[in-house]
Amino acid sequence: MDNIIPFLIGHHDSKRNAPIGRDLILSAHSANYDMLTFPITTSHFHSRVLSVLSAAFSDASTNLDESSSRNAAPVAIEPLSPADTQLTPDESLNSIIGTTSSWIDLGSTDPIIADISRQVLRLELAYAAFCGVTHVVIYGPRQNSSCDVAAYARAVLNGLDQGPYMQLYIWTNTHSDPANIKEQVGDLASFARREYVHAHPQSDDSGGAFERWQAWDTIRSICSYSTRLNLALSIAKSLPTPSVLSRWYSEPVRILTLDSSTFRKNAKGYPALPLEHQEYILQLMRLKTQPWLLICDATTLNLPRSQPGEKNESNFPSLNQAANMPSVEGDPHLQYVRHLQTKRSGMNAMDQFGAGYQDYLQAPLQPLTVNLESVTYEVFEKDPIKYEWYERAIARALHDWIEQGKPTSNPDGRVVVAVVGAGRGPLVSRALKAAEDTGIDIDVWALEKNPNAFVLLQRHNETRWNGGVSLVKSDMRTWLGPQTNQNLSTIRKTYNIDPDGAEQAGSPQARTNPEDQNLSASSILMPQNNRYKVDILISELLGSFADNELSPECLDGVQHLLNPVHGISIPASYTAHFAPVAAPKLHADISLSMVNVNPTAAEIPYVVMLDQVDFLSTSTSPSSPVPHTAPSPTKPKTFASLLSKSSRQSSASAASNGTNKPTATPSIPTIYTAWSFHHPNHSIRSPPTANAHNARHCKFSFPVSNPGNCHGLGGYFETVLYPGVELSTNPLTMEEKSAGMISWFPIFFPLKLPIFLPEGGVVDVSMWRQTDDRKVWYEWLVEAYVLQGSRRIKVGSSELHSSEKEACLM
Ligand SMILES: C[S@@+](CC[C@H](N)C(=O)[O-])C[C@H]1O[C@@H](n2cnc3c(N)ncnc32)[C@H](O)[C@@H]1O
Repeated sequence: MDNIIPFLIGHHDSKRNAPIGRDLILSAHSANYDMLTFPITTSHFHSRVLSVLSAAFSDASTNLDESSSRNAAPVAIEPLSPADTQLTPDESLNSIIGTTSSWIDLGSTDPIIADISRQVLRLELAYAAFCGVTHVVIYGPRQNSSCDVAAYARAVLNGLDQGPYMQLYIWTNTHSDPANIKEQVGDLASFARREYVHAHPQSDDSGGAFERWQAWDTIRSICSYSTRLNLALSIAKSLPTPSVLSRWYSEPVRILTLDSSTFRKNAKGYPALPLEHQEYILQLMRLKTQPWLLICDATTLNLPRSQPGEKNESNFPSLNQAANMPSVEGDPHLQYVRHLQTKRSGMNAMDQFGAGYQDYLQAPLQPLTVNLESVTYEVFEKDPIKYEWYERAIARALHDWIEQGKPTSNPDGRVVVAVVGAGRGPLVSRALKAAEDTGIDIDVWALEKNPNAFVLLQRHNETRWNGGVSLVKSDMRTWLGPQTNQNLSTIRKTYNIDPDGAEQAGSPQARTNPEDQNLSASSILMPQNNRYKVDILISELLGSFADNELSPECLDGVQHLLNPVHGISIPASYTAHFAPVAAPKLHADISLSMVNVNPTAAEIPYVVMLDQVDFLSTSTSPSSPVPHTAPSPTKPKTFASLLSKSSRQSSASAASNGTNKPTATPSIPTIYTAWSFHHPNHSIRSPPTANAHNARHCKFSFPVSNPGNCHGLGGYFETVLYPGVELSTNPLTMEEKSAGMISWFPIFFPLKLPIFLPEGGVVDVSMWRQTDDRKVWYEWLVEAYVLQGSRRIKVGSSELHSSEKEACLM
């Protein structure tokens, strides 16, 4: 069942002059609004500030000299008086969002204007906090090249101190557009003295389409990613490019504002939104913290007409008042937005599975050193795809084994199948099912080191598998292999082989002559203590970055039990993939809270359902990746999943992996393959005495077309279970290879400090898989460059991050 939260919609009137109080709030509620905005101060206050300003500017005795006025407040605004504000501490304030004055200019380059603006902001926020207003919208920095965004941000930082429980919302447009600039009477900006305007020219609007985002980035960086600093994002008539929308998606958008001018008239003359606006809004409304919506300047709220002498202190209107309330049918804009919420699509398997887990950082599992609980296995087993694909891979391997006439390791002719790390046994059931479906006899072994899971395996063997499975409680690396009570040399050896069939080229032990097969069997099998080899070794030891749960180390330790000529490992191989990402929420979670508990929190890879994340290296068409060193990058076979905007399934799966692309021409993320592992690995001695062969290193250059902050790396994996049967969490291939798979969330390698990536530059990412033969850990480094012709100029670098202190023990 979908758990759909209704939209919470507020009323904003930039010229609101009705008195705040129960009547206004009742009026908003009866008009079907959930909340409303209210200016913290009155027009009286505005007039008072303007008079103080004009008096100062006209009074020659006031020292307004820049050098002295920079640090002082030569023009003082007196504290608020009752005429300056209508707010009074009251329960009804729960339903209001305070708004600070739109006529101040915190980023003014005129020091007097900036200083007065700061004073106004401080007075307003302090009084709102005193009254108990917990949500306050602050108008964003001015959209002009002379705006001093750093000064604006500094004022907001002070503002955060005014109310420790207050959430602030910076109200900004998605992109710079002259159409979004509104003139207003008494704007302090218009009083800025000429000599100061353009005194600090900005670098030619360098943010381009990202200019508004860059201003926001400056503000929240100066405010140290405060979790009390949010965005009120205005959705204007013209939407910016998909890459700009995608960037805003990754930010803490808690309020969406829709001006009446954003609506167009539909065929019947009612206000409606264009399709792309609808899609973007619906995308944002699926965020874990669903934003509130504000409908701006669409209608004026009518107050109930009280009868003379009528007074009602209760929370409900009197009958008379109710009769005079504006009709709920009232605002067609509101009706439209309420209707929009019915257009939300339902949740797919991944949405349902991951609900509540979006951007929630979890320590990766370490099933090798920690014994998993039943409930964890239960979660794995809910995957509708993974086990199905394993069954398919096992069936194909069995089929091929017989078809290719390979001798079996059990001399009785059954193909020896071992599930190592069997957990509660789902892969054992799948192996039995594959054998039944292909009609091939198998000798099944299930090995598990978790003693608790082993109890269940024993129970399943009795109740589900008719005692047909041989169970072993052991670490796979110390297992001696399948064993029989019978003397191997007395067993009549039969082989699933067509005597006339061709043998595999290059298999010296494979013979067509049954006698030869007996010989080869004994030479391959080397039976000791009646032990024999495994033909098909099945495991699922993969983590979100493929090898991070030490699958290579475990399989290396057991592969000596595999039939050395024909033995098959399912999976046959796996690869790790990664991309630099902007993830401000994850950065804030780690740097503001998790490091307080664990000082190494910023150097640990996390498993996380990436949602509010933006890929920093993208292109609109499949680009040729630029590997820095040898390993080959991912070559996606299809981009259908990323290009399909109509498929609910694809957008949801993409969302879970941080690939939300809100509009028609999505950007395709650049995701490179870090490294790969193959099993069995014939180049090692098994069991190995050292682990150096499982160390890896790679370095890639990712082109960056838009400015952004890199907060870390998103990591994924792909695996070939058996040729033609693959699983993938890589956003570029997941739809094609294993659509609907839910078992693995991506991994996130954080950076302690964000690295700013200028547009048109490149970011080099180096990664290492390190080992000292006792443990395995990762290291990562990010370096940013701008390009000048063929020269690369370094503009930023992270320190070398290492998870050695939280390494995985082998
Ligand atoms: C990710 S779980 C998979 C369980 C099950 N095969 C499934 O697909 O639901 C990995 C299992 O391997 C087991 N395991 C990990 N390393 C092992 C080792 N070295 N020897 C034996 N079992 C191991 C863990 O205890 C765990 O039960």
